[in-house]
Amino acid sequence: MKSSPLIFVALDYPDAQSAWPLVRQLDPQLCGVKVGKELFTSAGPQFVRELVERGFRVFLDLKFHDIPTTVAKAVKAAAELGVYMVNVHAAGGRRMLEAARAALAEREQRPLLIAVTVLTSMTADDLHELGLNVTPAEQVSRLARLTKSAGLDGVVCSAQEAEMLQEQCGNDFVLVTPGIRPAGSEQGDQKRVMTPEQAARQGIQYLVIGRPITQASSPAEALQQIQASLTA
Ligand SMILES: O=C(O)c1cc(=O)[nH]c(=O)n1[C@@H]1O[C@H](COP(=O)(O)O)[C@@H](O)[C@H]1O
Repeated sequence: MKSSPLIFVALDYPDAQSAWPLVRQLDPQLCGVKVGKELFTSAGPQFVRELVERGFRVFLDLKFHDIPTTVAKAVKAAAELGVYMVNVHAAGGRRMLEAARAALAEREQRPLLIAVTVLTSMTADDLHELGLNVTPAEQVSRLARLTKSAGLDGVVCSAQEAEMLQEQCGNDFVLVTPGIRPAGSEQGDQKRVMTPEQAARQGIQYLVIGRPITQASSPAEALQQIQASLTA
């Protein structure tokens, strides 16, 4: 039987004050937390340090995408915060990915280094508009193979692409999947979605879930329900 994935709760709140009520109800042994662009821009590295001090596995989701030197330094700064996982955009290309990997190489304890393939909010039409005449799955596959050959730990993709990537990149390659939507919940801007139960059956290591938890009337209960559904 495949082991249950770890859920990273996306703390997509405007500031630390709004995030704390949920964080205080979470058990760091039972879930991770994701700090993205909105919260990091307002609450900064100190908030991340506090989460790490409380024992949380923190996914610092800043999706670095820049010239190799800049991304390498940004990834190193993230590692110094003690985060569990950090991400970059695979579209930054091989040299950028390798520079990010090299920046962590000497560290005894380093975060998982993950590359975003095709955002889960994107469709084939979005890719075509960018001049990419491929399906999201084809582009995810291409970027995941690049990421693996550059020595990174894994990718962010949609759960819909998990089976394909496990075949192409092996089961040790880490898959992180946002776009998770419990049956009946609002899809919002996500396009390539899957329910948590289906995603768990794929053997994905990490699920990222935001609004279905944070917008629920009781976020902590919503998380518990999802977790219970994964082991049912
Ligand atoms: O890297 C990410 O975390 C990410 C990549 C991606 O392709 N799609 C995606 O939704 N995310 C993040 O995952 C979270 C999903 O949140 P919800 O759509 O509210 O569940 C957001 O914080 C996004 O920034």
